[in-house]
Amino acid sequence: MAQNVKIREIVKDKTIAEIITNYPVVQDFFLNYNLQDLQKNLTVSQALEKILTEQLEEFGLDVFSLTEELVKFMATLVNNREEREKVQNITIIGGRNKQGEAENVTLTMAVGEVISIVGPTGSGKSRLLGDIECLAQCDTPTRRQILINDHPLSDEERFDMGNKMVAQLSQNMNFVMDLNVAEFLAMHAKSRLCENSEQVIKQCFVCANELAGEKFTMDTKVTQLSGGQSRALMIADAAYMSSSPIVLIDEIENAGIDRKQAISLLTENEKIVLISTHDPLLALSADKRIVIKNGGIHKIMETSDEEIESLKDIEKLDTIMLGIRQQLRHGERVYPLKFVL
Ligand SMILES: Nc1ncnc2c1ncn2[C@@H]1O[C@H](COP(=O)(O)OP(=O)(O)OP(=O)(O)O)[C@@H](O)[C@H]1O
Repeated sequence: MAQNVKIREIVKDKTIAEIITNYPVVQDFFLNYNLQDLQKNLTVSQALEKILTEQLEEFGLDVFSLTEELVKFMATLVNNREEREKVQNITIIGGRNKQGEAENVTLTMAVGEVISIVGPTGSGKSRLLGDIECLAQCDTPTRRQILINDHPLSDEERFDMGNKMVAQLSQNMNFVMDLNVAEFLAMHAKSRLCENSEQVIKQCFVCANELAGEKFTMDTKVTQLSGGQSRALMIADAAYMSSSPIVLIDEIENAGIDRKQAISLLTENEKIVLISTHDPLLALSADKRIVIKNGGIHKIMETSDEEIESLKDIEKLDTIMLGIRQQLRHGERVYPLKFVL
């Protein structure tokens, strides 16, 4: 209620331009009522005084009721943005594997943690990500249950589209809209009510370009981005724009992007990151790894000090492999490995 009083004051005192700067979707509110031409340097009531009463009557409204509608609209936005309890941790309560045997595990992951999911092809890694994405409540084939901050979730919380807890970056991302990168980021910034949207858009763009091998521009159409570039853009988007505290990544290794930088970017931005992977570098860069076998969580392993030590050598091998990939890509000959090692 205190929130509504604050919003009523904003609507009363601020100019429309000021309101739109802080709440860009308010433009859509006015557009819905054909009021996109209101004078933006006036307050809402001053601007509404200047229009014909018939223009509002068309929608069964007068100045007072339209102002109330605007207050209600903004209150819903702000409540969605601010009221959600901050996610501190997520817990997987084991269900059953493909044979119906109990998993007997409970795993809690905290903000800033990276967990990799490993296992043979077809073992059920994506299924586990799917269970987390839908915040399963014993109602998927695995019968797992996901808790947030130690609590199960109501259907309303699970399916709240405006306030998604989980962002999933899947293996095959296809953009369906023919926007350019600038328009795409602006649309996301607007729908997610980002403050300082111009700055965030720029940050996302610069970061996505750092992550991607091949550079792209703000004018590049999103449908023309390569797999790696799209993945880089979505990772930057998840880190800087999305309010979803949990990020799921299904196989990042083939995307040709800077994997280590991508992961640290997400953890710096207070996310819980789960990555399904066949890549040793990624698997061992995580704090823990979940080993999946036959559709069930078979083991949970902490990355040991020895493994962390081995990472340096694995990184060297990875750089060699990257070099060979680049040679192939650029039509060069690959020389015998004895010259590289
Ligand atoms: N516990 C389970 N109970 C029933 N079905 C399961 C279970 N776990 C996984 N499955 C099913 O097994 C199939 C393969 O699982 P999934 O696609 O998750 O494998 P994956 O490890 O991600 O494979 P890849 O490495 O090839 O991407 C899917 O149809 C999935 O729904």
